[in-house]
Amino acid sequence: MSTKTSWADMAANSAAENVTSASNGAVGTTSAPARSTYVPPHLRNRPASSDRPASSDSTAQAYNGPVTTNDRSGYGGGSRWAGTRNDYNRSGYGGGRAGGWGGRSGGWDRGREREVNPFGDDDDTEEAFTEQENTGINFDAYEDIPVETSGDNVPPPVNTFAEVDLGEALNLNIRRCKYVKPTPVQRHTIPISLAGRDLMACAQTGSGKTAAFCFPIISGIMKGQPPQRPLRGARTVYPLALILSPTRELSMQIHDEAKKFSYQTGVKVVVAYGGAPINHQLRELERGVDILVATPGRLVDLLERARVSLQLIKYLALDEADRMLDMGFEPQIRKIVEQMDMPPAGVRQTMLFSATFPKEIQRLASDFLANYIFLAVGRVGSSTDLIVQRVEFVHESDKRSHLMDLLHAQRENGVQGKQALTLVFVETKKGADALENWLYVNGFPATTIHGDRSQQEREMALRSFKSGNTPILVATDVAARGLDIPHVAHVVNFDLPNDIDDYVHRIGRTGRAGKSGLATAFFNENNASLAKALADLMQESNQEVPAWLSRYAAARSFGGRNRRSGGGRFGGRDYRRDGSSGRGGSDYYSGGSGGGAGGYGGSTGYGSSAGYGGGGYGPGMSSAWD
Ligand SMILES: Nc1ncnc2c1ncn2[C@@H]1O[C@H](COP(=O)(O)OP(=O)(O)OP(=O)(O)O)[C@@H](O)[C@H]1O
Repeated sequence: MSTKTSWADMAANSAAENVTSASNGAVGTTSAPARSTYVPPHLRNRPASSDRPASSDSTAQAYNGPVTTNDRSGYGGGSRWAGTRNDYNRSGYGGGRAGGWGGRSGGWDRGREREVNPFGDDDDTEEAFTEQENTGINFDAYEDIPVETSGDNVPPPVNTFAEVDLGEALNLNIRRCKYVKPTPVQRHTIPISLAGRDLMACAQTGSGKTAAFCFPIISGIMKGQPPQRPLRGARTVYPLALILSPTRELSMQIHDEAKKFSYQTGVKVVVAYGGAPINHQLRELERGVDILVATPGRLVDLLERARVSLQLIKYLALDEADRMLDMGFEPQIRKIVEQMDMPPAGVRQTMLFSATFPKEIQRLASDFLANYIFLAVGRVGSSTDLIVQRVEFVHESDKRSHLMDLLHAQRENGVQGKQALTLVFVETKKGADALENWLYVNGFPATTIHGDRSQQEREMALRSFKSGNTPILVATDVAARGLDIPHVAHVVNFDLPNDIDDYVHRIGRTGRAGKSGLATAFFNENNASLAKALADLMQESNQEVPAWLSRYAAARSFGGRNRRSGGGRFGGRDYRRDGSSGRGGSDYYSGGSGGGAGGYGGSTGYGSSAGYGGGGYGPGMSSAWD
């Protein structure tokens, strides 16, 4: 009887339940009931109590010193980042917790059934809000971006969070996050979603899409009636919202963000992803779930075990929606959305978000939507001009030495000898391991993330990179989308991808939230099919296009080409308005240059110092996706 199938379910039960749990009745006897963070539904929109939980939970404390990992890391002391920056403490992946699955508490202190403060203990005073607000965010960078909406009765955008009624507890968390005003995608999408409309939204990398879909979902659940959850098997849980993303790390990140946004709102967020023991996730689910963040494979598993039912889903969000509906994932997504017990389009509310949205995928996606609004902030698939893009012609055999030159120059120009975070994309998993090893041997500690590594290794690698302990991460496309890693100064496309949209997502790991960044690509004849799309993209975002690349582009204009480079990609934004026309209207992406983030010489002039051996990573050897 006292089994909690969801945090929201607790509302239906008596408040007397708030401390005692079936298995641990004695725990919490020192806490007065008034200190419980349980919020009954009728109080959920009221300001959160200042009587916050004690902040001594060690699990809420993130990185406080060098992370110990199995990765080869660090420079033997000299060049490590201090690791005491608040930025690191505030961000995901469990910070300095030792590896292992038990480390992810899901935001709840088990013994006391108390919500862990995801903000730590340093930032919940009014002074902190006002003093630090907006640090480093250059909102002006977004002001000139053209916005296109289409669909019936599009609700007007808002200029401030205060204009929309998100609920006090959520507003407080927005302030804790130091979000002073909404980014353009948030200005437009939040009123649309709050109005209950389906949405296909395209906005540039790093422009705040996560909050754009999380805020309306959390607010909607806070304000909604507590659901009547069926009594179908005690162990089946009934989330009200489902957020799907293509990679485990991205799901973890969305979960961490959503937990911050929903702190003390009474809305419970749980994550489920593959590669980690399912039992821990099952236990978290049993403790209650309102918002389930998941990767498709693990969710299908949970559905087939009848541990999750989608019957009560009111909100469905697909992050990186074009990727989710691409060939690899589409069958699983169809199964989840169309063949299980999820309410149909029109009954549930569906939100699709990405920075890229090819027309063929838009067409597919429309199956999942009802009378939707299409929104494009900036041009579909464009990259932000906060990122300085450089393309250099580098023969396959010179790539390693060229990379070495970049890294040396970067180290010399680093702030106080610290190595800026550099993310190096390669095509294959083998290539990633080989390059990591070679970098290590040559004095540049690096780590890797790719589909052949265990999930634990992947998470450790990401933590080590994020903390600055291992400032070079060699990655396949598994790290291309969505990951929000502060201080990534440089993205190197050691191997260029075959698809321009993958390039857009990869370089989008830098130049986020109004900050500038640098992206360098190594191009050679193997990449000729990308030349036209790359030159167009660079031109569109006010980048200098080398003459040799323009020549490659011209030569390829009429031949075989990147699948989106022949006009489709640059056509109208909403495929419903597009007909068969070529280029769309005149309101293309514009705006000034974002200012260089470089910190090292010009785009050429590294010269290929010989002697590092060849690269040898042919394209397409194996899939980067697992
Ligand atoms: N209103 C805001 N004010 C300040 N910072 C914000 C705001 N909204 C989001 N951010 C910050 O901007 C960064 C990028 O946000 P987010 O990861 O949601 O981008 P995204 O658009 O989903 O990018 P991608 O396309 O790469 O997935 C995050 O660090 C987030 O905390």
